[in-house]
Amino acid sequence: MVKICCIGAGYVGGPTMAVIALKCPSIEVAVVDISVPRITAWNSDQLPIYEPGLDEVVKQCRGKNLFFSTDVEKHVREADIVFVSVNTPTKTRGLGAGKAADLTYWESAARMIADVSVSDKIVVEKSTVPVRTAEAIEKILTHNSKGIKFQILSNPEFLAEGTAIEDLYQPDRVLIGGRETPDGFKAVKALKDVYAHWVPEERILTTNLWSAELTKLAANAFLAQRISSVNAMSALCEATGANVSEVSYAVGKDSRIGPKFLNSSVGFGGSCFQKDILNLVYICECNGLPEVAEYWKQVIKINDYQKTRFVNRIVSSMFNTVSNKKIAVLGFAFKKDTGDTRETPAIDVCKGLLGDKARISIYDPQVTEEQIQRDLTMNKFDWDHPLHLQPMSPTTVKQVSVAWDAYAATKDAHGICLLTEWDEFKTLDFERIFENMQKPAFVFDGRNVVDAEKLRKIGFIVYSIGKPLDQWLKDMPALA
Ligand SMILES: NC(=O)C1=CN([C@@H]2O[C@H](COP(=O)(O)OP(=O)(O)OC[C@H]3O[C@@H](n4cnc5c(N)ncnc54)[C@H](O)[C@@H]3O)[C@@H](O)[C@H]2O)C=CC1
Ligand SMILES: O=C(O)[C@H]1O[C@H](OP(=O)(O)OP(=O)(O)OC[C@H]2O[C@@H](n3ccc(=O)[nH]c3=O)[C@H](O)[C@@H]2O)[C@H](O)[C@@H](O)[C@@H]1O
Repeated sequence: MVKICCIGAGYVGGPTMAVIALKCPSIEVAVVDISVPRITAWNSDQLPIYEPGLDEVVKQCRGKNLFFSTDVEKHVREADIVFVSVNTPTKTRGLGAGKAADLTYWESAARMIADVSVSDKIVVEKSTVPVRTAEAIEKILTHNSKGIKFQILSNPEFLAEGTAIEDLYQPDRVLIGGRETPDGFKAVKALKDVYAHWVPEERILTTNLWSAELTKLAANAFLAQRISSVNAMSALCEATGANVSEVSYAVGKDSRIGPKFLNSSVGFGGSCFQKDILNLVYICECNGLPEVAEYWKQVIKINDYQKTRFVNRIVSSMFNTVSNKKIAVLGFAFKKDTGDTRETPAIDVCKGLLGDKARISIYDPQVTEEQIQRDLTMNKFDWDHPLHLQPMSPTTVKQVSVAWDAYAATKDAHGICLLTEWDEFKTLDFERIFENMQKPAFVFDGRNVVDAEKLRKIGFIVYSIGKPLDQWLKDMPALA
């Protein structure tokens, strides 16, 4: 029986290994992690991450051919294929701070693999890493290996949170990069055989190692670039009376452009887009390509601009101050169908409002109060380290409260910010909400989820990203 071990039981390692176990009953899969609470949760009824469809997959396989364990060394030693899906955060200090990927966790995993191995292994880069990381990993493994042979493969993950199970069942592509040597080809084939249990052959692409590593960074940069492009247009739409939804729909009808990933928003969030683009920028700079670095930096600049613009719009329309006003924030996760808050635009928007002394009441169906308080007190990039290494958050932000539902959050509020596109926000009883709010009552829709015309009829002043502005908003222009 082939044995797979995955180091890192996070948003990628957990779902990916669960699907491999489900689709390959003949393979034994162990997911290991240094975080005891995470592994305990994976072995309980309350999984550590919320992902539609994940519970069923885990329930079907756990204890049969899917195991979650903190005994990292044992499972690595026994495995034929070791996936490494550990954190690769942005460096916070030293060379490349604020841009370069911090490979501390990857390096320590590689050293441990070399230490404990007693048989040849295929080591798979699942984490997103800088291009040519495999070369460094190879050096660590071979210098410490006592004659054991390792083949390194790059198999970057393309799943998106909220649709992870669907993405894993039917991936647009599975990319495997390996050394172009007989042993390298053999290793690529072994991994291809795993995916071939359920992925059609034409969707499994094989390349050299560097192409696979760079493709991952390129794909995320292209995706984020589309969002920044449409968000840049949203500002121009507001200035000119055009409607960003109409513009992006019509632009997307061009089959060369396509309709996906053109939703204007308060900004993209999530653990990867910003981190991976910063990493790409750093690699370009290190390779003497400042113009290319500058080009990609703009994607992040526009994303920051979009968040600032949103906050400024709120403050300026509410008579240029939100001091001591209650603002209800509906949605804190970085997108719907996940409880993940890493780099969520809600953090920057809330911090911006707090900077102007607002009182904030937050409701999100999947994010806990503890998480929200942590996010609002943590330093930039600290969130992306393993849980036990993250700073504790002894302080709480007093002006922030967390509500059980949207009605409680909006009671007596002066304004509402919609920051995540949860389906339940589309069917809220806005007449009831309006009655219980201070007047004039404002809605700032950062995701274009509400029917603005309907809300205006109720009496709200509505701001929707990239849409023609209410007279009220035109009279109170926001300075970006
Ligand atoms: N979250 C996502 O949707 C995607 C993430 N990625 C990439 O995958 C990688 C992992 O991301 P996530 O799963 O989101 O991170 P995560 O933070 O959810 O999980 C990483 C896990 O690795 C564990 N870990 C760290 N060092 C370890 C070690 N030495 N031994 C054992 N366990 C260790 C941590 O405790 C943590 O539970 C990152 O490189 C990320 O860029 C790629 C595609 C999608
Ligand atoms: O490397 C990664 O981590 C992953 O990053 C993204 O996945 P994810 O961040 O989970 O979610 P997305 O659906 O890409 O959304 C990212 C952010 O962009 C925003 N977004 C997305 C699409 C859009 O049209 N507009 C928009 O503002 C979302 O609301 C969210 O805040 C990619 O889609 C995955 O392919 C990739 O594997």
